[in-house]
Amino acid sequence: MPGPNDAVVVINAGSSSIKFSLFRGAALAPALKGKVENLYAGKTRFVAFDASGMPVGEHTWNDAPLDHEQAMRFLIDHAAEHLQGMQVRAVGHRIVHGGARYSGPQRLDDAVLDELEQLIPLAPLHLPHNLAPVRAVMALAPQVPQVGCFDTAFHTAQPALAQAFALPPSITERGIRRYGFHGLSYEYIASRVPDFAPGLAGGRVVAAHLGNGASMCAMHAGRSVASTMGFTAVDGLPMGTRCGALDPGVVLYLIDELGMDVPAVQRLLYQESGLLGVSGVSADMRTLEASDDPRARLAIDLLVYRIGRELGSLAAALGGLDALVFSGGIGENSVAIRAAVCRDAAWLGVTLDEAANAAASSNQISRISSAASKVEAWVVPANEELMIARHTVTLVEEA
Ligand SMILES: Nc1ncnc2c1ncn2[C@@H]1O[C@H](COP(=O)(O)OP(=O)(O)O)[C@@H](O)[C@H]1O
Ligand SMILES: CC(=O)OP(=O)(O)O
Ligand SMILES: [Mg+2]
Repeated sequence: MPGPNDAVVVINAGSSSIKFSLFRGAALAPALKGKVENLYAGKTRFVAFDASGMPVGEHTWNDAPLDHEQAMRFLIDHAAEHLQGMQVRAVGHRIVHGGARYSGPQRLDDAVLDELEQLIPLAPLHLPHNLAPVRAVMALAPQVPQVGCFDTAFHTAQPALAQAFALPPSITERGIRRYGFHGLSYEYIASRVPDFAPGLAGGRVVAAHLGNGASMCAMHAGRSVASTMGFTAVDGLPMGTRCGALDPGVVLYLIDELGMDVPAVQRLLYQESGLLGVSGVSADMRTLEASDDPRARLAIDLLVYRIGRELGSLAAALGGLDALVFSGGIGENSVAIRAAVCRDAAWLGVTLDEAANAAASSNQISRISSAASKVEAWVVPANEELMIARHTVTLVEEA
């Protein structure tokens, strides 16, 4: 059991941000939380908060944006100030793809990193950034154990049919199947359901993690049954800059008829599509909601429409629906998007409580459906970091 001065550091390196958290003692009490965002584009910004939510650090780079490596170096220096008197027992990392091999948290060493590097083509926006901080910490503090927690792991519980593509075995045997992502976020939600809605613990829940990357997951009794993301994190819903589900014939047409090469197609599908591509305005939902450009409206409408279609599909995979959960930056903060999704889900039995929806925020778990609603709707703030800290401590203690 960790002592009161033992700390677990969690690093969640995304495509355009690095989030970090520090948890203390056996209860994994949150001690420090921060992020560096807007890497590569615009003004890179750093913010950090203590356990009570008070700001303890803030910096904006006005000249040039930082890259992941510069951001990591800054964070290590910053965290060092807050680690006085504390013993870092372990560092836990969010690793987006575990491929066919990793179905649970994994102690990270050179050999595992070499293997994970082979998976970079499966998650080009994430994996290089997930792995680089592991090497950085290894060089700086080789004695500190590091643990990788995979976004794909939670979905390994899915039935074989949900993981299958209709492709011949010569292809699927090479690991080409549906994996699903945002598993740490869904696992955290599943872990909280019994506290906030005991009646739903054995039930059929669809959770929507709507952030920069966005997906939805059908869960039955807390286990993943199906998800909108597949082989890669570009499938499913439209996202900030990713297109989501696309007729594979489009890819062939782009290459064959429009003469695009593979890097150009990759850039289009991962970085130039989604909310940004459709609106031509921004990948950021706050900017789109504030814009009166009709293309910004179209991007929002398309996201809401696709969420509604996927909800129907996931409810079918579950054979019904008992609750809908919103999470991620958009899911926690956009009153209008939650309202539109719930309106479109009326046919499934969702009735919104407008006042509860307007009052919900990323500070707490709240119910936003009316008392009479057949299907409950909830907002559950994402906490992938706590999930990583729990897995990390468990694995290090087992060793
Ligand atoms: N108050 C808000 N209203 C609407 N959207 C918001 C709000 N706050 C954050 N968002 C949106 O959340 C998204 C980022 O989600 P987040 O989960 O933080 O991203 P990431 O996937 O990088 O972790 C952005 O589109 C951002 O505009
Ligand atoms: C898997 C994924 O899309 O992650 P993120 O939301 O961090 O982009
Ligand atoms: Mg996210």
